[in-house]
Amino acid sequence: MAIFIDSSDPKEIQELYGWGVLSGVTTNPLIIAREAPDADLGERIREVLKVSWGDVSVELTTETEREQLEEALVYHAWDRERICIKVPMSEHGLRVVHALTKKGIKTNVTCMMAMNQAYLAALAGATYVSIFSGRVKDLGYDVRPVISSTRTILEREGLPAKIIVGSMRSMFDINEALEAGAHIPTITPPLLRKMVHHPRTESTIEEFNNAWRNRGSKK
Ligand SMILES: O=C(CO)[C@@H](O)[C@H](O)[C@H](O)[C@H](O)COP(=O)(O)O
Repeated sequence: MAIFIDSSDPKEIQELYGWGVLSGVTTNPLIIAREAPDADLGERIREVLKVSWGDVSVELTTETEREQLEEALVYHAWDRERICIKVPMSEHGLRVVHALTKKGIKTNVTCMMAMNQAYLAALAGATYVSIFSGRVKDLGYDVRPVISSTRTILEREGLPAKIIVGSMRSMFDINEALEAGAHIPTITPPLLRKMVHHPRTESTIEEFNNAWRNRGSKK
């Protein structure tokens, strides 16, 4: 079990890595465009690498197989151990995953909504298969069977791919993904912060601290 952070913000990543609960980072073009529209991708990811440990997923932005392979090699050179190439699921995307796997380069196949897609990605050699909880639910489907059947088939076939569940929008989504068999929920900074808090925890701590501060005052 592990938790990844779904962000490209070096400041947030450094702060939240300090909790000791994170072991990887996932980004995508939408996240980076929102968080830092003017950033240079290479500089941003190098900053992220400095303040984190574990795999850092960087998604391909080009569209043809040849362009994607070239782009992947550029990202891989930023850190040969830790950069994981995020490949959007497609027919040629599978060829890209297969080619990168043969070179020993880690991949994360992304934008997947169904078990059949995740199974193909795992067979092609993906290190991670990413299922999008919120977007499956937007379509009116239950994401739990997608996650649990993917976990079952990966285990039955002895495929080493790990299931990342992204597109998390609530605490409920996280709990549901973990219970259904996700290896790794990838969580945005605001949602990760919400996991810490509970009103009853906070009122209990306040009660204990008040009792300690006021001890002896009734004598
Ligand atoms: O695919 C992965 C993890 O591998 C994630 O980074 C994924 O791209 C994000 O969770 C996306 O933000 C999902 O889309 P959205 O519904 O949150 O817009």
